[in-house]
Amino acid sequence: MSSPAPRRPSVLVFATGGTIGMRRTDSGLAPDPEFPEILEDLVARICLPLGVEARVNHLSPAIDSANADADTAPKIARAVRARVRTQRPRGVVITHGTDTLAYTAARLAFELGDLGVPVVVTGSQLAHGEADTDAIGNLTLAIRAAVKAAPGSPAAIAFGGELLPAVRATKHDSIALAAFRAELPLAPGGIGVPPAPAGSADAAPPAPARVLAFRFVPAVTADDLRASAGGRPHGLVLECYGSGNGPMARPGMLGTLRELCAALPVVAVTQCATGGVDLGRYAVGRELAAAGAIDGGDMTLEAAMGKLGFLVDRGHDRAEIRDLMLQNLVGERTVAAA
Ligand SMILES: NC(=O)C[C@H](N)C(=O)O
Repeated sequence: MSSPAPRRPSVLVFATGGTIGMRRTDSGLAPDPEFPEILEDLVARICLPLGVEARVNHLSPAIDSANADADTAPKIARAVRARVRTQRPRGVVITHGTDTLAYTAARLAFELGDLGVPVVVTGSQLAHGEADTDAIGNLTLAIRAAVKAAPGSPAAIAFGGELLPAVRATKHDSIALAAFRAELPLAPGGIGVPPAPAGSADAAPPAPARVLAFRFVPAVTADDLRASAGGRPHGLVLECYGSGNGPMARPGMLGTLRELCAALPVVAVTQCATGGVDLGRYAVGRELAAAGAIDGGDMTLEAAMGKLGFLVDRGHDRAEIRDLMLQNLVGERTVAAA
C-alpha cells in the first residue's frame, strides 16, 4: 500500500475584524459582510508562491477592535489553540483592528507563548478595498513571517513593512501606515510562560479578569485613584511619571494606594516611551513601592496589562503574580542580572 502524499505545510489565518475587513457605509467604516470570501482569495494568492496551504477562519462577529473587551484576547487564544491542535499549521496570522491590536498582541504573546507555532498579528490603516490600501502588504508580510519563523519564535506584529515584538509594541500613529513602534527590542533571557498552577485547569473558567490603567496627571486626587477601582477590577496598572513617581504628597494618596494594593495587584509602569521605572530612585517612588505597588520595569502599558490579566486568569495567587510580574517571561521586560 502506498503511503499518502505528505501534506503541504499550511498557515492559519484567523480574522477578528478591524479596518482590514471593513468597507465604507453611510454610518462610517464597518465590517464588510463580503470580507470572508475576499480574504480567502487574498490569502490563497499570497500563499501560492510560498508553497503553503491556507486555512482561513473567522471570529464571529467581526468587530471594530475599539469594541474589544476583557475576553477578546483570551477568546482568540482559545480559538487559535484549538485550531492549531487539529490543523497543525506551520504558522498563525491573526488579523485585528489597530486600535487595540497592541493590547491583544501583547496578551497573546503570553497566552500562546507555549504554542510552539509562530503567531503574527496584523491589520491595516486603510480598508482592503481602498486605493493604496496597506491591507495586502501587511497581510503578505505577516504570512511570510509566520511561515518562515522558527517554531518557538515570540509573537510578533507585522505592520508598515516592519516586524515588531508583540510585547514591546505600541500604536503610536493614528494615521500613518507605519502605525506601530517598538521602543525597545525583545528583552533577552525570557524564562518562558510558567505552567498553570496545579488544579487551575480543572476549575470552571471564571469571568475574564479586568485589568485597568490609571494615569497620574497633575490634577489627580486620592478620590480619583480610588474611583478608578470602583468597578472592582482584578488588577490595576499605574502609569507613573518618569522613573516611577506619583503625587504621593496629595492628601490621602498613600492610604488609598495601600488600600488598593491590599485588594488587588497594582503594577507601576512609566508614562515615558522608554527607560522604565526604578521605584528606588526617588522618595515618592519608594513610597509607592512601600504601599505595595509592583515594579513594572520597562514594560509597555500593553505588555503589563496583558501579562497581569494572563496571570490573574490563570489562577496564580498574589505572591506568584508579584514574583512573575518581576520576571522576564517572553521578552517583555529587562531584568538586571543578579
Ligand atoms: N485601523 C483600524 O483597524 C482601526 C479600527 N477602528 C479598529 O481598530 O478596528
